[in-house]
Amino acid sequence: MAVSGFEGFEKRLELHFFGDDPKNVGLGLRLLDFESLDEDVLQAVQCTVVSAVANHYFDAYVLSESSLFVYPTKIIIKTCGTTQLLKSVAPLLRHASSLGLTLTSCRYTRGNFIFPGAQPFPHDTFQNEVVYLEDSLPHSLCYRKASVMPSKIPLALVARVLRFHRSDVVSLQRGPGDGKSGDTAGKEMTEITGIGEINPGALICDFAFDPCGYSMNGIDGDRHSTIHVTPEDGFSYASFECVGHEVWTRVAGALEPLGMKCRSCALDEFPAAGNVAYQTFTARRK
Ligand SMILES: C[S@@+](CC[C@H](N)C(=O)[O-])C[C@H]1O[C@@H](n2cnc3c(N)ncnc32)[C@H](O)[C@@H]1O
Repeated sequence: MAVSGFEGFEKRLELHFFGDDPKNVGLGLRLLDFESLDEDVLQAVQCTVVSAVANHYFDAYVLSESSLFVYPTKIIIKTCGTTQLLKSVAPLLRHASSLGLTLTSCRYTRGNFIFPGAQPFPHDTFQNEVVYLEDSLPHSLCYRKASVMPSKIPLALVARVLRFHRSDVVSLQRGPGDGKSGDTAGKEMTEITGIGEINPGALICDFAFDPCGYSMNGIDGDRHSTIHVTPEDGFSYASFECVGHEVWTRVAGALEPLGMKCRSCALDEFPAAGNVAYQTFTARRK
């Protein structure tokens, strides 16, 4: 058995659909009932919902291992640890089909695992992930690409994503037996860290794990943002993802004064889907 800590680096899956009649899609994937989502999709992945929030445009769930966003024709699911994210593809496609929705694109990405030996099939090797994903997708998806990016991030994604590692991530530890709920402790951390000020217009759903670990989703109109922190010494990890250039610039700009330096930047292009920008920040060498 591999000696490992918690794998903070998320696997990320993004699925896009269109309806038989796009004008009538309406709530689309949001019509998927919670029981189906929980029992068919999240159980296959091996995670659960710990908190949720929604607005006119989409539903956002904080998961025991990261986040899930359900838009009418798009699903984004990020999971970390030893979750089996690719096992969600088949049940998601089945449910989407029952709602009259057809898959138009699928993007799966992940970074290099800190503890690769701890990952179960199909995440045990990059090759197995590619084959498993290929087998789960309909043959009608004609353009396929699996690539290793120069920054050593094996697959690429479309979204503005920032990931930063540091050995001394601000300790988001809870006091032993503090008696607070995960929601209450999460709210306090959102305030103490200033995360709530990144986008004051966003509605935030946050959760603090016991004894440590922090997750939040922000929803602002049709745009999501999400932050996850694994503060344990030796395998600390934090990630930030948002849609929209303004918020991204503000957060990236706040990292250098904190002692973080941008170590790598990678760009990948997806025909008909846009560009992916990746920046990796690590603690500045002393
Ligand atoms: C906040 S979650 C999400 C991690 C995320 N992907 C990241 O970027 O760091 C992981 C953190 O919560 C802690 N944790 C505590 N209880 C947990 C649970 N039941 N499931 C998952 N993580 C838990 C882990 O030890 C870790 O510090």
